Formats: sequence, structure tokens, C-alpha cells
Amino acid sequence: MINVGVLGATGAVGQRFVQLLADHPWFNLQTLTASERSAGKPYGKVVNWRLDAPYPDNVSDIVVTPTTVESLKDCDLVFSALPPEVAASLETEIADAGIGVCSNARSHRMDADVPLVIPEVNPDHLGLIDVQRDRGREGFIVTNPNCSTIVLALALAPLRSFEFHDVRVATMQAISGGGFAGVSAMDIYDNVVPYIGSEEEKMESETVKIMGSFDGSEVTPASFGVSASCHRVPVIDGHTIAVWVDVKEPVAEVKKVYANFKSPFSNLPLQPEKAVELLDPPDRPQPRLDRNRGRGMTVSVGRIREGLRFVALGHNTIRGAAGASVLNAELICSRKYL
Ligand SMILES: NC(=O)C1=CN([C@@H]2O[C@H](COP(=O)(O)OP(=O)(O)OC[C@H]3O[C@@H](n4cnc5c(N)ncnc54)[C@H](OP(=O)(O)O)[C@@H]3O)[C@@H](O)[C@H]2O)C=CC1
Ligand SMILES: N[C@@H](CC(=O)OP(=O)(O)O)C(=O)O
Repeated sequence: MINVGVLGATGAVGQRFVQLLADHPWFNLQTLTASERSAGKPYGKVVNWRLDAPYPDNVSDIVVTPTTVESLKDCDLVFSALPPEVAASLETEIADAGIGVCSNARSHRMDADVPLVIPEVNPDHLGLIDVQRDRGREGFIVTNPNCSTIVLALALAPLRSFEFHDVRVATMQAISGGGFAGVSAMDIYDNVVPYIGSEEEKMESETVKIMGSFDGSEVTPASFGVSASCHRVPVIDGHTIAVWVDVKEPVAEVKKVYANFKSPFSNLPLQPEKAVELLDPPDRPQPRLDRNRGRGMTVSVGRIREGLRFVALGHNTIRGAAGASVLNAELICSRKYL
């Protein structure tokens, strides 16, 4: 068992980490951190559990610590659900102190020597851990992408066998992406908000890093362009995206590559049977009906039409956040980086 901690364990993503790690077969969850406001009290007393999954009683007595390097001395690996402004310097300090960091925060995603990984799409980019170690870092930072970007990159991955240059995407993003305090009811009820700060820029830059090529020392971004328009909609969980991509092959060929898309792994505990699932009914995918496929780790794709046009959907706080980080950590362990 590998000793792990969750940074920012009381928040929306932190709670998802706790849910996924409380009974994990490889990870022993022993440290939970939060802000000074919550530190010093048992997790069961400070957490306001708001997930649609049962609260795991076995973590109740863990005393929440402040988020400092000293409080992580017994951890081999930590999962970060910290606000980005806190994550920026703290994750660096933690990795430099010899601890592995699997981060969900945006702060280091575009750093040249930090892998931005989706296991089924670019597992080879984990080689950037060696680049970090070659410059003397004892631990590492590995990041997972932005939640909408994960849905897009997984939906594009099967299309890599075709040529394309131009990807356009419009998102319909759930309110849980903004955190517990993120979007007020008055803003979102009976409404659509056509702005999510820097989300479009992240989708455009992160997608080409993820789908770029790694030569053992650096990542060269993919050569296609991405143009994104992002919108907040009154859905609790599940980001839906409409995608246009200039693939010329017939729809029947495209459906075949989706149906045949296989994960390159079979031994990771959180890996779903299908990373991408093709749905036939003309009115799917839908967030309420499809976000929990594969325990929230499957991206559903449907409405494939010539052009090429399609719709994809993924659970934003599981596949798009905490689940993405945990799957990355499982891959890191299976590759013996820990
Ligand atoms: N992959 C993705 O796209 C997604 C990424 N995220 C990212 O995950 C991170 C967490 O988001 P979310 O869970 O929604 O945020 P929340 O606001 O719900 O939770 C924040 C957590 O951080 C703790 N915290 C706040 N300030 C400090 C501080 N100064 N020092 C230490 N801990 C602190 C809070 O503790 P306390 O309760 O004590 O205040 C809480 O545990 C963010 O970086 C966010 O951008 C989020 C959604 C999806
Ligand atoms: N911006 C995302 C959530 C998020 O925090 O993304 P990021 O980790 O890329 O900042 C959303 O609102 O749905």
C-alpha cells in the first residue's frame, strides 16, 4: 500500500478524492488537509458532505491538517484539489521535498516538464517525470487536464487514425465545475451563462499538449487548431460538448473506430471497461442518464453525423477531475515511478 493524502479535502473535488480513495486497493488514505479554518478537527466534524455517493465513515476520525509540507511527511503521494493560487507554489515545494503530486489544479499543467496526462490518450508523456528528476527534483508533479478538455481529448483520441486540422467545440458545463460556492442559484436558475473565465483558452492550449508527441525530453504540441466556446448550464454534474472536426471519412468508418477504441491497460483499478462509449439512440448522450457510465469514468459519444459532427459527455468531477488524477496515480504506480 502507498500512503497518500488529499490536499483541499473538504472541497467539491477534494470530497470526490476522498470518495475514490477511502477503500482503494493500492492507496492508504491517511492525510487530509484543508485551510487553517478546518485544520485541527476530525474530518467527520468539518466536512459538509455534498456528494451523491455515501459518505465513507472510515475517514471520519482523520484529523485535518493545515496544507504544509511538514504535515505530509508520512505521504509518498498526494492528490491536490487546492485553489490554483495556493497550488502554484505549494505543489512545487511538495514535489521538491520528495513527494509525488497528482494535481487537479491548473497551476502547472502547461509547464514544459510537467506531464498533462490522460492514461488512455498519452501515457508516454509520463516520461517527463524523468526530466523533472534529471534536474534534481526528488518527487514529481503530474497533472490532469481541465474537465471539459478531458472530455474533448478522449472523444478525439479514436479519431487519431484519420487526418484532421480543425476542431471546433461548444460546451454545456455543469455548475459543480465552479465548486460549492462557485455559481449562485440566482445566476444559473432559468439561465445559461456564456462565459467561464479562461476555460476557452485552456481547452485550446491543453488539448494540443495532450495530443502532442513526446520525444523523451519535450512535448511538441499537435498541429491541429482548437476553437472553443464555453457555457454554464443548470446541470449539477456532467459536461456536454458539441464538436465539429474536419474528418472526411464516412460516418460508418468513424463509428467503427469508436466501437473498436480500446484502453491500452487492463490492470488499473479505476479504469472503466470502456473509456469512450458510442451511444446509438438519437437523443443521447444526456448528463442525467449517462454521466455515471463506467463509475463516472466513461466518456459517452453520440449523434455522429457527417461533417464530422458529434456530441460527447463526461462526469466533470470524476473523469474530469478527481477520477482523472487517481487513474493517473494508478498508471504512475504501474510504471514503477513510486
Ligand atoms: N479538472 C478540472 O477541470 C477541475 C479542476 N478543479 C480544480 O480543483 C481545485 C479545487 O476546486 P474545488 O474543489 O471546486 O474548490 P472548493 O472551493 O470547493 O475547495 C477548495 C479546497 O481548498 C481548501 N483551501 C482553500 N483555501 C486554502 C488555503 N489557503 N490553504 C489550504 N487549503 C485551502 C479548502 O479548505 P476549507 O474547506 O478549509 O476552506 C477546500 O478544501 C481548483 O484548483 C479547481 O480549479 C475543479 C473542478 C474541475
Ligand atoms: N472551469 C471548470 C472547472 C475548473 O476548475 O477547471 P480548471 O481546473 O481548469 O481551472 C468548470 O468550471 O467547469
